[in-house]
Amino acid sequence: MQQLTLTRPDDWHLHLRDGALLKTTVAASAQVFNRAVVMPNLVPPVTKVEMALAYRQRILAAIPDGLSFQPLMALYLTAETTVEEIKAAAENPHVIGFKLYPSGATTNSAAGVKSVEALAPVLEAMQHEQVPLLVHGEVTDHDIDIFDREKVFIDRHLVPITTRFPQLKLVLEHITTGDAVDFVMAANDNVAATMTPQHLLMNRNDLLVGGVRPHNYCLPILKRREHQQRLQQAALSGNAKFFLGTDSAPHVQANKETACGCAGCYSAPAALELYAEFFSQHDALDKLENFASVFGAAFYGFERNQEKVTLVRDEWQLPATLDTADGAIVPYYAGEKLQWQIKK
Ligand SMILES: NC(=O)N[C@@H](CC(=O)O)C(=O)O
Ligand SMILES: [Zn+2]
Ligand SMILES: [Zn+2]
Repeated sequence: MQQLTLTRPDDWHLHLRDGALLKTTVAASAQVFNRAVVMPNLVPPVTKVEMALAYRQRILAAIPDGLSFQPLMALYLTAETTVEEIKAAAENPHVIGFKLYPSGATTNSAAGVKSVEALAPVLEAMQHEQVPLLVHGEVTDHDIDIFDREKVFIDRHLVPITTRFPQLKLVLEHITTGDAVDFVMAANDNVAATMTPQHLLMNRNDLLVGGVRPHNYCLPILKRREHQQRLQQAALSGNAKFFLGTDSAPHVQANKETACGCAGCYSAPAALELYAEFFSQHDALDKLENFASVFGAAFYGFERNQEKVTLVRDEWQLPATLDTADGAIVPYYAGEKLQWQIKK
């Protein structure tokens, strides 16, 4: 196969950041994706509908001429989130759901939740109003090893939440373990998961062997190969509960290549091509369209996009760095070759 035409995809987990960087990040995603779930971990976090609508306007203003792009705003769930805010979110077509960050789990999560149990009234309201809960699924206890944090979060919090609120729509974001695959498959159809390019293409050897690779550092951290293979099998199986969410999360080069580097891979400049690389490596390019363009929309109750995109088999190399208003950013897979590119 030399060419593949598919329904225009959507990105169900994306960090666009804010300010002058939006010009870069919005252009990169709008080039390919029609819709994107925009994560709220700004400083300060996007906790209210009105904040999300103002942020949405800044994103819309950054869309390049001639491109269409629909940001679907996620609100940041905190201990202060009220049932009234859940209702306001439910009524607003631009708000897609609430994002649960355990406090301290990842970039800009200081405002996150310290007690998941205390959220019960809010989760009850979300279930009732049919507002999805998007989850960064890691515990942050110092006594839990970083490689076990996803599994412990599932056992401690997600199993109880999905048992108590079976009608709550829940997306376990950027899954990294076989435990997450098992949890999602065993749960009912209200539970789904997003998968990033880096967790499908890489394992922790790609982070740590032969020198530390800060540009492959993201959270949840890359796991051992056996977990990567469980993720790969889930994506390749064609199970509709597993779909595309890049978790593209830019940090400037200076904040990645430093003594205490930030977590996040900026995959947006080659997002669809990276997933194509994964499916192509497994002789399964026929599975790309459902994963990228069909399953996520169906889970969230959206129509499938009308437009198409075409990938052509034509090797190209990612640049080493990208110039942005905030400074140089090293894209995920910088300097590496990809076999597929988008037909202009
Ligand atoms: N994935 C990451 O490593 N980083 C994300 C936050 C997140 O999604 O956890 C970021 O905003 O930088
Ligand atoms: Zn996260
Ligand atoms: Zn993220």
